Amino acid sequence: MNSDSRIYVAGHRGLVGSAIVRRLQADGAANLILRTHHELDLVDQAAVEAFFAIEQPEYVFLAAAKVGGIHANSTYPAEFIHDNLAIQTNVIHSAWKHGTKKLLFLGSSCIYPRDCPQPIKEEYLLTGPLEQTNEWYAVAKIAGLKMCQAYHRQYGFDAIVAMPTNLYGPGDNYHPDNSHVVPALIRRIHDAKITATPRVTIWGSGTPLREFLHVEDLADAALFLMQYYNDEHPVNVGSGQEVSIAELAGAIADAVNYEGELVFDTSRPDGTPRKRLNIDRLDSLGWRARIALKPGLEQTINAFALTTS
Ligand SMILES: NC(=O)C1=CN([C@@H]2O[C@H](COP(=O)(O)OP(=O)(O)OC[C@H]3O[C@@H](n4cnc5c(N)ncnc54)[C@H](OP(=O)(O)O)[C@@H]3O)[C@@H](O)[C@H]2O)C=CC1
Ligand SMILES: C[C@H]1O[C@H](OP(=O)(O)OP(=O)(O)OC[C@H]2O[C@@H](n3cnc4c(=O)[nH]c(N)nc43)[C@H](O)[C@@H]2O)[C@@H](O)[C@@H](O)C1=O
Repeated sequence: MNSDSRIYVAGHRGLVGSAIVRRLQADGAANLILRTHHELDLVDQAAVEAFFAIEQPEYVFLAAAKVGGIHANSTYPAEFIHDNLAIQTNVIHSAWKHGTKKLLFLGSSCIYPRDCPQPIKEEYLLTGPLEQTNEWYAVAKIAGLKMCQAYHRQYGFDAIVAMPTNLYGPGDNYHPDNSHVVPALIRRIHDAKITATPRVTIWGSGTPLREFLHVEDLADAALFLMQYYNDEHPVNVGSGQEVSIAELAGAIADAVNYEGELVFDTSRPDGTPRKRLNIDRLDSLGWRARIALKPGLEQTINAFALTTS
């Protein structure tokens, strides 16, 4: 892949897609192919087929998906399974059919079994029951991973799979209910600070552990894998930085200088108790995350504050 390569970033306005575009542009990519959801609905098979027949991208970063946090996943199961199966099936098939050289598919740490040994190795996939709050999304993602492996085996299609841990960073989804925990708490605690609200509610018990990776590290890993990795086995992409939700909430409150009370609403689900990734495979390839959680949160909060000021 070089600066003249025809590179399609599906989902380029999202958290991951926008970070990949920023990184490619910083590296001098001069031939990016981008379409908004409105311009190209990836659920529409005929539209996707026509797009690939005309544009014939050489490289595809598949960062388009129906994505949301624990509440969204358990509230809209039909949309999560339908849209993600359709998007990935359409893009992977048409990319192969129209000669794409390489495609990167994004799985997720949340598709591993709920209670597998920690840290989670790639080979633990499909060895146990899924976390119920996002099983529909997980089944769709597992199907996408298997489709990449099948096209690799039968057609020799260079489709690779990255398995990111929980991501955060600029350009995230800050919807009050459907977002992930980091943007949700940044927005809620930031707003509480501005309105001098005395307490902020955190969903669940605060005890679950989560590993967080800054999205610019993920973008770096995505380009690294696109350049150097072409095996059918998925590759975990993590930071090794694990905190409890209570510690995360405290870190965001400190960064925002919020001095009110953090209260835990145990009527809300905790989800998976823990899901830290084993990153030996990626480490052995020579890649490591660089952005530590504290400065990463501060950078993300500053970017959020700028967009709301
Ligand atoms: N965020 C995280 O913590 C993690 C994310 N991932 C994976 O990374 C990938 C990207 O996630 P993330 O960036 O967080 O998600 P976002 O929701 O931020 O971005 C998803 C993008 O896909 C687009 N999109 C959704 N549906 C369609 C459609 N039918 N047609 C065209 N475009 C569509 C959205 O456009 P629009 O908003 O306009 O609908 C949006 O730009 C996903 O595959 C996700 O599973 C993996 C692990 C963790
Ligand atoms: C990223 C990956 O993993 C996702 O699963 P998840 O990690 O459980 O997602 P989450 O970020 O929404 O929650 C993390 C924890 O945080 C707690 N929590 C507290 N307060 C809020 C809060 O206000 N919002 C949210 N969303 N969670 C909160 C929440 O109760 C839970 O214990 C999948 O949905 C799927 O999207 C996927 O790919």
